[in-house]
Amino acid sequence: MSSQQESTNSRVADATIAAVSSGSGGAVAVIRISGPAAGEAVRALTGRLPEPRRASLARLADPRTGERLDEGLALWFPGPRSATGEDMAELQIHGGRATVAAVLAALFAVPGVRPAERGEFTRRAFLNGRMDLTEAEGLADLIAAETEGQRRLAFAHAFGHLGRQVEGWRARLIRAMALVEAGIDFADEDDVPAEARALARPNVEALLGALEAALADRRGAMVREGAAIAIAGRPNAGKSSLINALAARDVAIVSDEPGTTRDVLEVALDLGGQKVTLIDTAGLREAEGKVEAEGIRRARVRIAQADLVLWVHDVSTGAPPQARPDIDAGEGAGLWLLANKIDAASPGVAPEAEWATRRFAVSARDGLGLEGLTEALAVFVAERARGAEHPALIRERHRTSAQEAAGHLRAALAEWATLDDELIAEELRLAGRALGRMTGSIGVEDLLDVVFREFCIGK
Ligand SMILES: Nc1nc2c(ncn2[C@@H]2O[C@H](COP(=O)(O)OP(=O)(O)OP(=O)(O)O)[C@@H](O)[C@H]2O)c(=O)[nH]1
Ligand SMILES: [K+]
Ligand SMILES: [Mg+2]
Repeated sequence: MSSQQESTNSRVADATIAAVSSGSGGAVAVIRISGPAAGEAVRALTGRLPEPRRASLARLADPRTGERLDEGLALWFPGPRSATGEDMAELQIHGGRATVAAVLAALFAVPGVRPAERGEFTRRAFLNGRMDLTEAEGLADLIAAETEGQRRLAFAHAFGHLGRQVEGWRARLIRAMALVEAGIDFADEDDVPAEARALARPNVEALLGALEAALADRRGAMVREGAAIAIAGRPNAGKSSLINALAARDVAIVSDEPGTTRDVLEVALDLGGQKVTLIDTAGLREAEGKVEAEGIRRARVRIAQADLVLWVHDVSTGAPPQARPDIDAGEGAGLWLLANKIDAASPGVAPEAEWATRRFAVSARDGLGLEGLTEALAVFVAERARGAEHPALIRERHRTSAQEAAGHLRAALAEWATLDDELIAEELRLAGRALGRMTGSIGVEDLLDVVFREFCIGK
């Protein structure tokens, strides 16, 4: 077969994969093909192979019957200079479902071509060294991004922000390791080991500091997952009424019966380009039964994890807001007082409360004051998110690796003066492995299914 000479790069896979890469329902569909038979497949359907990296007009026919299927554009990207690192082709055809199905069926009839699995194009790009694992994850996030904040963060990751940071950390570690290992090599010369090790220490300390700072920075994770805003208060304060009003739909059951809400309810909103998750919780009091007690326990858990707690207080009862509410808001979380039901109270202002970082007077039922509240929430979240595009450990996977690496560095530093060079070097090596897992440059076979499962087919 003549295409064999042109098939350049198939280090990873014998199979050639094909799938629709454009979203469904468009006027134009893009079919991607990757693998050693990509060139042969294009030739089989269009009769020729276009010039590399140039769009050219193509008449598509079914190679089995000669029947004309469509007219479109064909692009040919010989490996390894392609998105996957393999021979790749793209067919841009009419987007009708029957046309797409017929072209795909014709492609799958070409020997060696089969349907792509979820994320398989990106997986091949990773395995061929075209991107690291954090970039692949960024790409998945970019495809899924719903708010402007998520888009910006995902973009930074997809183009190597975190990957470069991690490589910088590893480079620093390798320098430290080289120094310590120099000590091992010269172990019979008394002063060399001690000196080499002393030189390595500031590197290790600086790296540990950088890892700890990155772990403490939750902005990126907040932008990706959405800032958590918990609505808390006594039963009947109007929490569920508030979440319904802010979400502009009936998320939660409202009733005059105290203890209505038991489960934690969540609704995602886009506030000024940032994703937020509003969380309605059970009213806090001495529970009257097992179910309510469990609801209150869950409420407290979510309140403790929130970036901001809105404490809803019913001002229509005339009772002043208690001293600081008996909740454990998380460290650094905001705690705002919402004086609710001002429609039924006079004067309609929020009472003093020294524990509240901000105070608002609202009526969840009539919508009074909600516009100002929404604006303030958007500003709060935007301020919290500022700078989040900087290299950030946005996934639990990143945090686990960084924590593991930091643990080994701490272990080494704790006994820097007394441990054998070999043992210090071993701790540094383990720290390097943990960092390597973050970008996928070290032993990640077990991780790949988890990472690439997130993708759709065609990516
Ligand atoms: N007048 C007035 N009534 C309100 C307002 N907000 C809520 N209510 C009423 O207060 C009662 C309790 O409202 P909910 O929203 O169910 O209160 P909750 O805090 O979720 O209550 P639990 O889930 O039981 O803790 C209902 O009868 C609401 O109609 C308001 O702004 N003004
Ligand atoms: K209620
Ligand atoms: Mg409720």
